[in-house]
Amino acid sequence: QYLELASLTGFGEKTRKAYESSGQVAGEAIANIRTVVSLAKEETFEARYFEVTREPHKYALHKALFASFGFALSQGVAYWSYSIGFYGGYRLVEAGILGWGQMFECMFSIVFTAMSLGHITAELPKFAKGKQSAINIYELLDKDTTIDADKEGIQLDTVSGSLALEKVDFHYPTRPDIQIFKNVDIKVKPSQTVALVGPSGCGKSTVIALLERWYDADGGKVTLENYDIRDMQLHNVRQHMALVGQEPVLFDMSIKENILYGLPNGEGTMEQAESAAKLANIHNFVMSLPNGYDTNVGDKGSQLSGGQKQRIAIARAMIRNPKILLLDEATSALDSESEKLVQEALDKARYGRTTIVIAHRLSTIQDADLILVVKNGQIVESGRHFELIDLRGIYADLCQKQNL
Ligand SMILES: Nc1ncnc2c1ncn2[C@@H]1O[C@H](COP(=O)(O)OP(=O)(O)OP(=O)(O)O)[C@@H](O)[C@H]1O
Repeated sequence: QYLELASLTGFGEKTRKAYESSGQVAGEAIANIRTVVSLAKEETFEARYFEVTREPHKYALHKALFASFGFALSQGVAYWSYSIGFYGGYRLVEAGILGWGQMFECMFSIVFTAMSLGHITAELPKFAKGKQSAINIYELLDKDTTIDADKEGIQLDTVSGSLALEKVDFHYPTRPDIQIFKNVDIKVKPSQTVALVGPSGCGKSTVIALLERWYDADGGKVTLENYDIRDMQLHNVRQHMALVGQEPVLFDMSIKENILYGLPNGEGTMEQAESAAKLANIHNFVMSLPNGYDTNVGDKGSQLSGGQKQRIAIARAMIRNPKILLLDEATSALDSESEKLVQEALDKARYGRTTIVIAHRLSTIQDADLILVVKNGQIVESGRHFELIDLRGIYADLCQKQNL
């Protein structure tokens, strides 16, 4: 049993790691099945899966071999001990030292005690597995994070919507040598619409990640109503913001439930859902469905078009009436017809709110109060559309490329 236990403990960690990578390949292929199929990459993924399962398969074979050897050894030892015991007992009876009754009494006590001990040790491999799992869980629990949702902090019931990045330095924790921002200052006044423009990968979405406090700045600070957001309660910061991204994520439930999900406790009235849907230009479409607001949207909203999903996501974002709206390429995945409907919804939603908008199509941000051009971790141009056109810099160049 000891041999079995020792061999399984080592294998547990190795097999877990190997299964993790094979599970990752399978999960990725299944979650993105349409992309895989449309690229005709089924065989590539199948081959990758076989490649990554080769290791777990090898470990499983070794594990089975060791476990069988351990089992054979323990059983063999047990039966050899019985025969030696019985032989010894028989010799003692023959020599007149013990009676038959005493010999059997003694033998059975030893056999039953050994069997009970065997049962205990049979559970030891499970104990080893449990220990390994507990180590993994505790490693995760012990990971330190400065972004703690349970930490007490300043809570604001209402905000005017003023935001700022003050002398912010930032790099992603997984890429310590790539500096995304160096001493960046961005100031957004209440109800202002600020557009972020710049080449792909310059850090536009990272501004949103810092405002939502998915990451903390390395230097400088991010503020909401002049409070450093690190001193505020995390949920309270996020509660004042609504994010609409490029790929809306809906849940496998009814349209009404999806919209009400935007409220802190997920509960609200039909009227609330309807007025958010009207604001998001989706009410008429929902009413045209046989089951109206009770229509199930399917897994990840698969039964709706991209534009419909996006407008439901906007309704969900708007239902709690946030003061700050973060739009990260919210219309870029849509065709021009859907884009028009979504853009109209966003223009209505922007009214009276501070809005940070990231858009590649510059026609959608021409009327922004402030346009910031981000390049090489810095804000290199800032102003309104016509001011930047007059500057004849990067923004003017980008506009020219888009025939604006
Ligand atoms: N989670 C992450 N971990 C490590 N690096 C990241 C992460 N997210 C983004 N990056 C890197 O940070 C840089 C800025 O990314 P970001 O998404 O902010 O750019 P962007 O300007 O929004 O790009 P795009 O216009 O293509 O969406 C990129 O070089 C990107 O590869």
